[in-house]
Amino acid sequence: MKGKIKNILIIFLTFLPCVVILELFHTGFVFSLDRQAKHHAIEVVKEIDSILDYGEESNKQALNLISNDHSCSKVYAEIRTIVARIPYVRTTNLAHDDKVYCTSLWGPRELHYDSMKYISGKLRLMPGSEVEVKYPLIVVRTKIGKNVALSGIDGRYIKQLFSKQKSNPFVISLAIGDAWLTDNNKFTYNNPNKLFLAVQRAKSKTYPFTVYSGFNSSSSWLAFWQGELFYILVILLAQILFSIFCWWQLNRPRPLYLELERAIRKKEFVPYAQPIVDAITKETIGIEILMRWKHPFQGIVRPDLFIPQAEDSGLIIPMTDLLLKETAKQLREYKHDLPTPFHVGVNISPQHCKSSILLDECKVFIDEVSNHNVILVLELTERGALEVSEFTRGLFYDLKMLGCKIAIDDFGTGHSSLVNLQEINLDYLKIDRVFVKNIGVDCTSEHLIESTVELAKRLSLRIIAEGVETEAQAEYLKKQGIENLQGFLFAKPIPLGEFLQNYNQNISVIDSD
Ligand SMILES: Nc1nc2c(ncn2[C@@H]2O[C@@H]3COP(=O)(O)O[C@H]4[C@@H](O)[C@H](n5cnc6c(=O)[nH]c(N)nc65)O[C@@H]4COP(=O)(O)O[C@H]3[C@H]2O)c(=O)[nH]1
Repeated sequence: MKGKIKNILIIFLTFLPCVVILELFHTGFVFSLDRQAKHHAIEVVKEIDSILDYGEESNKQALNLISNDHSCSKVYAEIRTIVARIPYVRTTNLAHDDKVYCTSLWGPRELHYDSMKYISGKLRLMPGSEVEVKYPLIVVRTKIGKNVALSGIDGRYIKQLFSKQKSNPFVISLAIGDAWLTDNNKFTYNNPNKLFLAVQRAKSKTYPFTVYSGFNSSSSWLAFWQGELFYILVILLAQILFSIFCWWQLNRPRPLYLELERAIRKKEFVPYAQPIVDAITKETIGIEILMRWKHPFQGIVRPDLFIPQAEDSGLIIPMTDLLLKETAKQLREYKHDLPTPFHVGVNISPQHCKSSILLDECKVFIDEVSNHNVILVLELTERGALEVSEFTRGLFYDLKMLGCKIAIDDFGTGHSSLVNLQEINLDYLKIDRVFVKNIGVDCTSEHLIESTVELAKRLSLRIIAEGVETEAQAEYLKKQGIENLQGFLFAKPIPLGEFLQNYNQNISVIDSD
């Protein structure tokens, strides 16, 4: 579960910057699209202006030819020459009032035209002409007095202009009044830009038309993906490498020593409690405190995975201190609900007995619990040899004066010699679970238990048998005169807080009964 959380955390922490970077990049991309579209529209306006200028030029030259009698036959040939000479112009017509009377195409001809359809009196976009019905035409109108010249410019020239830069991703359209000329030379009254992105417009200062430029894509993200694929892939690749790096950093095995130091700083060592019961009544007379490492990613770590290293490095001392303080804090809350006396066994490593720190820590514990009925039992583990010196003798004397009791843990498996037992002035022997496990299976273990009981009687020591898992074991141990039992038969170790809460509730139920 914790591993899952770590992986989610890694994914979140590494992909979040990726999302942020892509979003920023995308915003920049859209911004640059707007800029490019605007620039493109302005450029196209300039070019259309220059094409329309030819229409205007043709109009001016034709107007210069007009005579007072408005005769077409006199000027017709010259108008044709003007049209032939001036680029882009397909036809130039002369009109008076609202009547066309001379065309470059057919010569004298009477036609009505509607000047109101010319935007600002200057420009009109038509769907087609008499000659080319299907091809839109832009007509430039020039008026001097009552004389008018009209020059038609083929929409195909504009189309060519739109598609001049094929590599350009923008789609161009031209609006004159409410008529539109699309990029593929289609005349329409519907705005063709609705489907495009980043649509920008530029107005001509000379003629009444507007050019629209938009990006041909249905979504800005799609356009971004298509336009910047290479950079997006580079960002994604960098992100994947970064994720792998983070994952490696978080998962690489750090020296256990450093991890333990960090865990002490973070107070990750917590007390679990396993009850010790009276062999006859089966009532709880106390608990053994067992250390657990509440690792942020690995969850609850068993002590045999870190205690040996903690003992070798000496870190077991601050770890035990942390455990004692936390235990005292939690016990204090429930001190009135505990049975009298209440046995609290705490594992102490041999190196802890080499300085008087232990005495100070026990004093702090007793003060914190502030309940004289709570008996602190120091269980000396047999993993390392306990060297009994002048100093340790003094230390144990002081500890006993303080009210602590001393037990030898895992008796029979380790280094304790009988001499030590005499010198330390012990209170308890804890029979290791390997012997209890073999009750009824192996006579040697039973003989060992019987000899331990004999020895304990002679030295006036109490015995606690660990690792009791079956009723038969409990019965056998009781018959041997062992006073206290501990094991999964009664309860497994659970967090101290939980144990105290359960215990308190059970007491309340019994009281109310
Ligand atoms: N199979 C089985 N096991 C049972 C049964 N009843 C109890 N146990 C386990 O036996 C161990 C008893 O503690 P220990 O002999 O002091 O042995 C402890 C003790 O030597 C050491 N340890 C635990 N906490 C501390 C600590 O705070 N300081 C030091 N120095 N050592 C500690 O780690 C050892 C292992 O502790 P745990 O894993 O908690 O294992 C505990 C407990 O969970 C049972 O019926 N069946």
